Amino acid sequence: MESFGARLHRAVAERGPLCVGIDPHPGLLAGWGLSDDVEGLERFSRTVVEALGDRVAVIKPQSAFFERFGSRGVGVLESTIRQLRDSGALVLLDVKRGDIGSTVSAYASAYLDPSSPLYVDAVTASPYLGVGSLAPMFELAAAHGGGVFVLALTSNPEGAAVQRAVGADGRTVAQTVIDEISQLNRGADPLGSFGLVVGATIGDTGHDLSAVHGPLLAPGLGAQGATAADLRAVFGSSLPSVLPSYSREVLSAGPDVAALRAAAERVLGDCRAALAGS
Ligand SMILES: O=c1ccn([C@@H]2O[C@H](COP(=O)(O)O)[C@@H](O)[C@H]2O)c(=O)[nH]1
Repeated sequence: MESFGARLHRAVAERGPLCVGIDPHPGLLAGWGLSDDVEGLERFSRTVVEALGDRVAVIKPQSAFFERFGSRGVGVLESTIRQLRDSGALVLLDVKRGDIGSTVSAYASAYLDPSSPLYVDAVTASPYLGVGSLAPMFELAAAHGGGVFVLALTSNPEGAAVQRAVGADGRTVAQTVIDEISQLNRGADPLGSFGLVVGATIGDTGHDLSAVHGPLLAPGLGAQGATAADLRAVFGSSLPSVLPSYSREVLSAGPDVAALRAAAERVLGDCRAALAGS
């Protein structure tokens, strides 16, 4: 079976280094002339699939915006995931799950078991119960060609107090996460299936990403203030592994399908230029 890392490597080669999020904020629904209900959510998601599913490498639905409508919202998430997969995009579900290992097994079944209605190519995960507690996710992902992106240095300003705290061995919490994920990717070719989330907003923090050998998801671009030009300072020599991620910056161009495509093309151009010198 082809690994997630290999599938991602090919998708980026074919479609370009870009992840676009589906984040149906109430303000975006209103801006698109849609109602803030399940019908609006469904129309919004279908439009993003139609506009971008056949051309963007990775699409990242943000689970929270579907969950807020309860079971019917989760139903829309399920159908959106199916439509995205049919359109050829890799689906990264942003759910940031984490718990004790026995519960992580259930999360792994929910998202990374091909028989699940919420089965996706990859998920985001939180390491704050210990990276080792995520092992059931790593194992199921590896068994079925899936991926896991673990939070390391998030794009929000509040993250630094926890993530940059220094432990007894002199490493920051984030560096410990980075090093543990690097171990999981050892020997993978062409790219490991275990990624990290590193915000584009954080500047040069001095963390060593050189051994990760897996994808580096970079949210924080656009609406949170970072630009593609900021990626170099954050990632340095690891730029080739960066998967830039935009949500509101692209989504605010909707609901016109051509305008959404043009916005995605524009940010992809910015990212290609920023990553080109690497
Ligand atoms: O560090 C992180 C981790 C995840 N996110 C998520 O990415 C998108 C960003 O949306 P924008 O509209 O591009 O700001 C959103 O779903 C976040 O939950 C993040 O921003 N930072």
